[in-house]
Amino acid sequence: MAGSQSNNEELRDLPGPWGFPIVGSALSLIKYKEKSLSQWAEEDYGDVYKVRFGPTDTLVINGFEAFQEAFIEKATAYSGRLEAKVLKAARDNKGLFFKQYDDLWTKWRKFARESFTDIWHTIEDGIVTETEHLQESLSKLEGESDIKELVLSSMANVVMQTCFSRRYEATDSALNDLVTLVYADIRDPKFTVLFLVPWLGRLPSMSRFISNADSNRQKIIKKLLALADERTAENRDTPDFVTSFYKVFENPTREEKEFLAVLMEDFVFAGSTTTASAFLWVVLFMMKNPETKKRMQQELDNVLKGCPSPVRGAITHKKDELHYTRAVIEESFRLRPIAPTSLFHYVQEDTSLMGYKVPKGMAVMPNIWSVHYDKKFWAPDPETFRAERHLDQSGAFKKSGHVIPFGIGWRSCVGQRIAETEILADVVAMFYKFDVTIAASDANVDMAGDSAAILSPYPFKLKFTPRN
Ligand code: HEM
Repeated sequence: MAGSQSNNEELRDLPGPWGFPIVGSALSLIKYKEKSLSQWAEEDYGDVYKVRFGPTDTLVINGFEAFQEAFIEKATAYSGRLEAKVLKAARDNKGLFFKQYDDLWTKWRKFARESFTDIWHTIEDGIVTETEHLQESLSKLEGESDIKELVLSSMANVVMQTCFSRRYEATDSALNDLVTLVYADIRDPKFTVLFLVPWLGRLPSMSRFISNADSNRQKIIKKLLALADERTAENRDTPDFVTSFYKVFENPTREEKEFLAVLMEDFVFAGSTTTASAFLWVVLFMMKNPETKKRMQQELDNVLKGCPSPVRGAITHKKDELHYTRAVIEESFRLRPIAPTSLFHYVQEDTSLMGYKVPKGMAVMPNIWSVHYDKKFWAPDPETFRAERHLDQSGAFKKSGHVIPFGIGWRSCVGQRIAETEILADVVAMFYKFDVTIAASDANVDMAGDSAAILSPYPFKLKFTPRN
């Protein structure tokens, strides 16, 4: 078994850096922590070590082998989520994102996965509609424009289509207000601080922040349940997440309805800024690699020529022919995973990893970045954008299994298929229809990106010229 210790082998204590009292190593990890953590693995401690964030001992997991052992082979031990007062306020242990691992999590995760499969046609139609709206908006732009807000509202509308079969016009601020409210607490640095150093919640300003998170959750639940009620009052037969819910829970309790609302809040949270940033990274890499862009556009022309809807063709029956385009997206996912250290997990029982003792109760930080930049696997040029590394000798797209922006194992992303389909659709909508160029003033935009909760590109402007 890769990386596991034999029964007779003595388990070792975890190595790790010394940390300051109270803050631990948090100060060295404020920006681009994924890079520092990968460097510590490579140069100092090996793939598995512990770091102190505040009073919490966190197990940092680096490299493909350690990921496999923890999240696949020992999934029961490593699939928990942390418990914290601020999380209780923000989610009340409902939804999936921050939900403790228990029977309710299993039940609702199964429901979400099965429902996405059942309503896949609605989701696909929603993606096509939103992508075509985005394309139309791009064609109306004059001069050079930052398209971030347009992309973000397109992605958020896909979530609205998935949940309620409805969309919002760009002029309607309701969608933007909802996304802003959903992100309000988690974007605030106090959220992470309270997550890792819970006793700070006794300070008056922190205690106010927790009460505010609680009242924001209630506001969000109210808004989403009102939308669900509007949806059920309509006499339409498009299946969506709300209709799936009422099929399974015929007479839902108040608690079950709240669970549904928090789950949909998770989808808004996990399915808007994430996909928008991942797509913008693909666009930016194309601006930096004009030869790759040209080759991708040639493939799109060859494969999609004559399709009544190139976007629909690309995400349905033509997808398997778009080898180079998918390799481009895969390479962009590899170089800029938007959640480079994933989400914290939690160790649920005394266990081990790569021969080290791992006690119950540790926080776990899965360092996806370390897998994507592993010098052994991606030699000789892990830092270089090279789509060809995801093609086999015949030029067919091949998955290496070592590009894991959605995580792996039981807690991996439930929206992966939606996200991958949206990004492919948007790449087609943009590069099949337009010649895209970056504003001269942004040609040297810093490719490191903005290292906050989500790794996003710094702002840049584009110019769109219709292709013949
Ligand atoms: C490019 C886009 C996306 C990326 C890179 C991404 C990545 C991730 C990652 C890394 C995790 C945590 C995995 C772990 O804890 O091990 C996650 C969890 C999750 N994602 Fe995504 N995600 C994306 C889009 C979406 C979308 C579109 C949705 C839904 C509409 C979604 C819903 C969720 C949910 C509900 C979870 C929590 C799963 C659980 O804890 O059981 N994500 N995602």
